[in-house]
Amino acid sequence: MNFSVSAPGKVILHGEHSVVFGKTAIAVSLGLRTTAYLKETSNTFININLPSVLVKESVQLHHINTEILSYKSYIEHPQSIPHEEHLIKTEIFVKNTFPNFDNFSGKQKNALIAIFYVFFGVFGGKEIRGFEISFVSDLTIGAGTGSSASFAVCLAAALLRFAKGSNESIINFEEKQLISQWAYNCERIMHGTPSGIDNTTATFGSLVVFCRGQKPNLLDLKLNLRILLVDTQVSRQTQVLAQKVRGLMGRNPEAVDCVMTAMDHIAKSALKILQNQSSNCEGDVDAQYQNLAELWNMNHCLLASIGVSHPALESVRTSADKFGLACKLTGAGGGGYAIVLVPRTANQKVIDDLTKELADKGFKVIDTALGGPGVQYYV
Ligand SMILES: Nc1ncnc2c1ncn2[C@@H]1O[C@H](COP(=O)(O)OP(=O)(O)O)[C@@H](O)[C@H]1O
Ligand SMILES: C[C@@](O)(CCOP(=O)(O)O)CC(=O)O
Repeated sequence: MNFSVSAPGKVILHGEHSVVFGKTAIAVSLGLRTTAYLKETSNTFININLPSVLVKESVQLHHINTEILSYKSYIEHPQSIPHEEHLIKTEIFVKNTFPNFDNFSGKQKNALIAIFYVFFGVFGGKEIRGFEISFVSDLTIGAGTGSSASFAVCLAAALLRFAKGSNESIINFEEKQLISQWAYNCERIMHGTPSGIDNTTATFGSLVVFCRGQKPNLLDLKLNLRILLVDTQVSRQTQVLAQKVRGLMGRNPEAVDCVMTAMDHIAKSALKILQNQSSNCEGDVDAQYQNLAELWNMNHCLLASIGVSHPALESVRTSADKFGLACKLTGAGGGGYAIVLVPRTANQKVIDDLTKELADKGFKVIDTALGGPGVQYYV
């Protein structure tokens, strides 16, 4: 077998943090993707190549095949896997396999543990053949554009296809659900208690309306949304920011709940506008953009009120505001990315000037469209 599989990153338009507390979130797939390349070999080892986190490792096949027999396969039932037990067992294997494991960075450790977690969960009890797997990504890692979910979706999709020996290029809904569930388990390794919005968007693409504990609503909208994706280059950890908000909620439940409820209203109002724009563009398009812009600005300020902005994000907002454009942080905040809404009628000179100002401040700017396909195989 020799194939590749890719999955998009995402931006959260509305609902970051509030989604953890049961409120509505809207996420949209990005044009930036991760691609996994898997090639079966006749070698007596497996090769893992992760250039984004500077990992290139080989593991002897007989070492893996000895271990794999002590696992049970959960290939079709990732939700039934005894997560903690399976994770601890995988961690012990990974530590014993890579002698320099303790010197690896957190990103390297997480990536390797996730790979073997899915690997043993899918192939458990069955000897495997030699293969090479590499992951290449357009996404910045740890910046809030869902690199971990797009990595996890590619990982799950690649190993499931390898295990089943399938060569279908179309992935049906049930297969996507299975991929998304495996990816969710990986997200638990990376994030602790993820809401599930990232793996759902990376799997299904387009626009996902998400509310914890409910089936995600997958909307195949014809989005015509252009944004500037601004990388502040300030690294942050989702888990740390999520814990910070949890602490604030614990100390001030009534106040923080009101903020979360306001975020919920914003997400629902924005969704109505996007649905209307996608279906028939009824009404005044400029007024709709103005309304979306207000919602973006309000959402950002609410996020700042719960302590997840950053001076770099505020600096992006100051520039966007100077050029009359709305801007919000996306994802966990504390650095990472901001998104600037570009109205359909925007003057290109304004966009160019803003892009230059942001670049002069040391930020990286990508002018991109939102929407686009979820996980896809290529043969
Ligand atoms: N291309 C990749 N190669 C290897 N590991 C990756 C890749 N992309 C993401 N990861 C893993 O995902 C983790 C990033 O998760 P996270 O901090 O949530 O960032 P993001 O917000 O971009 O998803 C990294 O620590 C790393 O283990
Ligand atoms: C803060 C949170 O709502 C979004 C995290 O987004 P990101 O992984 O930083 O893009 C956490 C979550 O939904 O699991």
